[in-house]
Amino acid sequence: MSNAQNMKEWLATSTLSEDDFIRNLHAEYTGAHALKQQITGRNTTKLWRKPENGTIKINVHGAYCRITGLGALGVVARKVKKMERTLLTQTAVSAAAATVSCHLRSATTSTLEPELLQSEEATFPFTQGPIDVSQFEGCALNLIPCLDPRLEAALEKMGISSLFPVQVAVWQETIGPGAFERDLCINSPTGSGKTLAYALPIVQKLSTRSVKCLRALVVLPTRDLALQVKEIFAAIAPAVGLSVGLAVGQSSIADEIAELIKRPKLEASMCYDPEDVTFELQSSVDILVATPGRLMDHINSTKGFTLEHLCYLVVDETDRLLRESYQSWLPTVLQLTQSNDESLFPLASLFHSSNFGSLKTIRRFGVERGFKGKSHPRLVKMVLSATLTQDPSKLAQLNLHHPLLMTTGKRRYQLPEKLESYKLICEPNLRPLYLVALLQELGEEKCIVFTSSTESTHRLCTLLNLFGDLSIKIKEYSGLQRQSLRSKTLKSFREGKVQVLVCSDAMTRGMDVEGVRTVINYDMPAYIKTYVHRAGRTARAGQAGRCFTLLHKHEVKRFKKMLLKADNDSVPHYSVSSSSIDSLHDAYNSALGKLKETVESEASRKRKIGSKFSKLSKAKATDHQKR
Ligand SMILES: Nc1ncnc2c1ncn2[C@@H]1O[C@H](COP(=O)(O)OP(=O)(O)OP(=O)(O)O)[C@@H](O)[C@H]1O
Repeated sequence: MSNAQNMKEWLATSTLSEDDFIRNLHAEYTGAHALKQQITGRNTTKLWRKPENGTIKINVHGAYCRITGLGALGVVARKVKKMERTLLTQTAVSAAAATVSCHLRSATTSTLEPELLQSEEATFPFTQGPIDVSQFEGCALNLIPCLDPRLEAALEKMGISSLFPVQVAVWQETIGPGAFERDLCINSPTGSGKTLAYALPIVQKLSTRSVKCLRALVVLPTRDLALQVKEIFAAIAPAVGLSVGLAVGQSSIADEIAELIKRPKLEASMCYDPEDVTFELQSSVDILVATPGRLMDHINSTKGFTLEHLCYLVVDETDRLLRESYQSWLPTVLQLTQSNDESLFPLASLFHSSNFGSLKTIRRFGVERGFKGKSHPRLVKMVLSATLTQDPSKLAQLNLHHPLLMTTGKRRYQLPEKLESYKLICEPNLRPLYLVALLQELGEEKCIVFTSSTESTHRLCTLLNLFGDLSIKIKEYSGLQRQSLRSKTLKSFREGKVQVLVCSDAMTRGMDVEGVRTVINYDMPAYIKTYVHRAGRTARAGQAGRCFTLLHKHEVKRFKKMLLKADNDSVPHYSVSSSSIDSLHDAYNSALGKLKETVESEASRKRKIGSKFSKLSKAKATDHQKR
């Protein structure tokens, strides 16, 4: 069976008719065509033809297949000039293939030829023409083209004198010749400077805005991370008159609303009624950094909160955020930011948005996203991670427009250049001893210890603190704790008042703490992705760092195999002297005894609280029945 037949079969199983599919490709072509017309100023409508029988090559999962009924597109493509042809083929094919490949997963794949199924890891078409960030070099601020002098001064104030390679590469695709024409998928190692890579171009671009409204939204998975990113924006945005807001639920929602929404100025005798629609509420911020949960709270219930003027959407730690649906935050945001101005693009109404959202985004060069009644060009998206997923079905959720992959080297998993990885082999029951011996060697140095769960984080931290005179301040940092406690701990760690953080994985992605030279995996991570994010808390911004992993001898083979995925084929042994282990035995045994008591007393405290709570609920229920 030919690929064309396969595709026809797929179309038969999908909700999309062949005509609609062709129309979508056509519309994409119209977008490219309109763009060319704007750039060249020439009218080339005569090249526009309705599709006839023929074929077009579509890349699905890295393999090519042909679809019939689209020949005219090929004819048109051959006739137009080179730039336009590139736009047509890249835009139409990549966008179509993104969606097609996604649908293929749910279609009856048994009818597909083996070549369509052979690639083990599904590839997105953009992976075939990625930009290799390692080809770029850092660049002094005064040599960055078009950089606003006010931003240059703000960066210098932060102690930044040059841009890192990923920042230069992104600058080129945004403020430079790339001109924000494509959505960017940035996969660059931990600590390589991704935050500034997106913050700087967005701030520069918004610096010419005349009316304040919410134009850029950055979504992050945790509050501490959102706070960290907000601080980067807050260090540069005010220099060009922009304000930055935070929506993370750290304070009460009322306080947050007061920060985000500007209330009207009233005459002395008037009073503000939030239900009164005659008052126009406005955003107090141009840029909002948010976690999905609190973002949804504002979308659902904050008067005056709107995404209708949004120009930029950044999804940081994309793979983590896509894994969690958080009240469907992503579809909601995408729906609220969709262009519905049909006068500009009459074909827009022909789309099935759920199936071909990525084809729907048609660009207009140089037009700013505007206000009601004016044009609404597409929303620019930037998605980032140190371990960015390249699974088409996952990325398709983001409705990316002509996505461009920017990556470092060929591998998805990259470790920082100056990271040294070591393995430390010991018996499982002696791990605490080896850990303590290692911590003693590090002295006052800042260090992060990772365990595999919140429970073991708590137990290990408790045990370490029962170890007698370690003369190191050790604190727990995990998802089990209240946010206020976590933030306090992180602050002390940043200030150097705490030297060791014992962490669970969930909270540490993206965490940037200066001076962390060592990371210790107390439990071996199960996946290379986890190793990358844990180890990435050190060796940041070009600095050196070490990552130790405590292993049982049976784990060594699996560990080596895992690190090979990040191109690391030699992990040297690290040994601690047996005399220091011996000297710790007594303290360890005594700490273990105390740990048992502590755990028991904590459990009984929890039971007491639990029974008090259940008595209270019972009393309430009886009261309710009596009434
Ligand atoms: N151009 C620069 N010059 C000097 N330092 C920089 C520069 N850009 C970023 N940094 C610093 O590098 C560190 C890492 O940056 P950032 O947190 O953005 O990395 P990242 O790539 O997002 O890492 P992760 O994947 O772990 O989130 C930060 O401390 C930041 O202040």
